[in-house]
Amino acid sequence: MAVSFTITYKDESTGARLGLLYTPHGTVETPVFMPVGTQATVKTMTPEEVRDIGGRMILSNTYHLYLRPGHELIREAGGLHRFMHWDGPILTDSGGFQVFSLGPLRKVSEEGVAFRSHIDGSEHFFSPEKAMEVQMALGSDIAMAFDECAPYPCSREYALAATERTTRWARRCRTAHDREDQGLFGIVQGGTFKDLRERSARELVELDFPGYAIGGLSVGEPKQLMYEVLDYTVPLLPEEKPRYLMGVGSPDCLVEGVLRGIDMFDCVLPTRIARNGTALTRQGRLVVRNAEYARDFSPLEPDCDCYACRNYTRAYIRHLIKANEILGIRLTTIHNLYFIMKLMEEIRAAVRQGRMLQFRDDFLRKYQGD
Ligand SMILES: CC(C)(C)OC(=O)NCc1c[nH]c2nc(N)[nH]c(=O)c12
Repeated sequence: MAVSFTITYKDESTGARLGLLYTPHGTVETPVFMPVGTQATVKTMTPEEVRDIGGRMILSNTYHLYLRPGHELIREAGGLHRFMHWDGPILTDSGGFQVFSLGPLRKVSEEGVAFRSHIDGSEHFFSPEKAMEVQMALGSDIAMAFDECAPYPCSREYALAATERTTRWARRCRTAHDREDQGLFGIVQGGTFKDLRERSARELVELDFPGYAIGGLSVGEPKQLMYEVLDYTVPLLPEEKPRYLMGVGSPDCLVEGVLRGIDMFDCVLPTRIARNGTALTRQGRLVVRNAEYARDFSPLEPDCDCYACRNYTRAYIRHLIKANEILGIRLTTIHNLYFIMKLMEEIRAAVRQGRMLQFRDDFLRKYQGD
């Protein structure tokens, strides 16, 4: 088995659990947050810096790496781990979501998706088989099935068609995928329709994947609706296999997701908002580029012990951001990723000590933001 999972602790009062995810490039404690490295880099961070802030497993994107620099080039480089100098586990998303978020630039058929590159407008075609070929060339530890992520909101008809196609494509991925040292996860779709989520989960569980993602959430629906979908979808998945909530999420969603039995998360939030000078703190977001911080000589977050908070002030980081100095983005990125990794560490400790509900209440009382 390329990828396997062991539950090490189950919270009896919530769906939360602790686990160990075994991959060819190492073992990861779950619940785990994966920093996003879309184009084979966690933006502005060296792999050593990602590890220093607590990153152990990262996500990269099939769609982007296929378009540039190309999966064949990365295969020639010895695979994605060697190409980007990251020796920990890597999960690659299949591109399913990316080609659907290209909007008018794409045309869907049963065979796959024809789309134009967002880089140079060139025409391309992605099928489940192509998505497998690319991910096998990249050599990630976990590959994702090629799915159709329905937008929100969408009609039941649209969600039904997308969910049925997602299952047919999942079968084709299962057939096409034959790299022994790479796990393939199925992706449950179904929009916000309970019966479609049940059907998608049942059909994918029959295909016996080593892990299951819940896709099509955090696509603009209210958070309460996302939690409701999780409440009835997570129990449909095999308890002994990892559950990955794609594209999630903000600190409050991470806490709520763990409570509902999610083991893996990824989100661009901490790295993306860093690039426009917004820092995550326990009280919510702090827009350090705002004038109010011009003479604030305290750290981004007073009791944070990340490299940025130990050595720099809000005033200095604000100055760098305003002056378009690259170090400004690097420091906010270091802090934001550290904040999320520290939160995951505290969540795992709270689960272990059976006080996850108290942790949720305490954290959300202070955290005014998303
Ligand atoms: C809008 C954001 C990206 C925050 O969330 C989602 O879209 N959430 C859904 C999502 C994220 N990544 C995926 N990959 C794949 N294959 N399929 C998906 O449904 C998704």
